[in-house]
Amino acid sequence: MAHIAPSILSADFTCLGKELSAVENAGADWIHIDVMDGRFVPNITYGPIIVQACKRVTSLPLDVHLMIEKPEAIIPDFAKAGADYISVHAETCPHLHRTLQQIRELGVKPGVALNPATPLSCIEYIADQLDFVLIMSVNPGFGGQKFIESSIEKIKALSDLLAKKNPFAIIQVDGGINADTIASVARAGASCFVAGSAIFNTPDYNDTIAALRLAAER
Ligand SMILES: O=C(CO)[C@@H](O)[C@H](O)COP(=O)(O)O
Ligand SMILES: [Fe+2]
Repeated sequence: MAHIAPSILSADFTCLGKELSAVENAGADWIHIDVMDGRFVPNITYGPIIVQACKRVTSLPLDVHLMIEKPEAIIPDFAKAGADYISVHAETCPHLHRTLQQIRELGVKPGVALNPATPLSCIEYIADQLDFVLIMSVNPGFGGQKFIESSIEKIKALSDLLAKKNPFAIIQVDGGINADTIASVARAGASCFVAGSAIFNTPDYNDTIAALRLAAER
């Protein structure tokens, strides 16, 4: 079953509560929250207080994508704020195994995010520690970028790796997901699809989420 995860990066922040209710009523499965620090990525967004605010208005799982240096220092604050899933970038974690354990011990489901240039080999020996792997199909930092085609090959290779090492882990794909790209991403083995601009920049979230789901599941 496909999981559609609208990324609030493209939502209208003057009415975030309404935007969250709208995507929830339109059939979204998770809410994706992009945390950026202006260091690991060239953009700054929001922190635990926004996660806490989202928790008050939606019952959907909150999926926090940490694009920050030294994530271990602030992971407890995101857990306390109500994160259900937390992904950290392999590129920011010299002690990745320890950071994943930290997330799990806080009662949150851990995931690892990989930039387009980062090889799958960096998760080979920690794959059993993961609830999900986030394949970045754009360079992280901004919404509305074009899908990088080589991600398809990477998702297929990840499917093979997880079939051996952790068949229960979810493959999540983030960046440039829309009605044109989602089908090939699903065929490659992904089941969780993050979409920001493709959802929030359209007039009818019901139609858009239904179309994405149909294309992913067909
Ligand atoms: O993590 C990121 C960007 O770094 C994403 O979650 C974006 O928010 C996706 O935006 P679209 O490509 O779907 O517009
Ligand atoms: Fe993201």
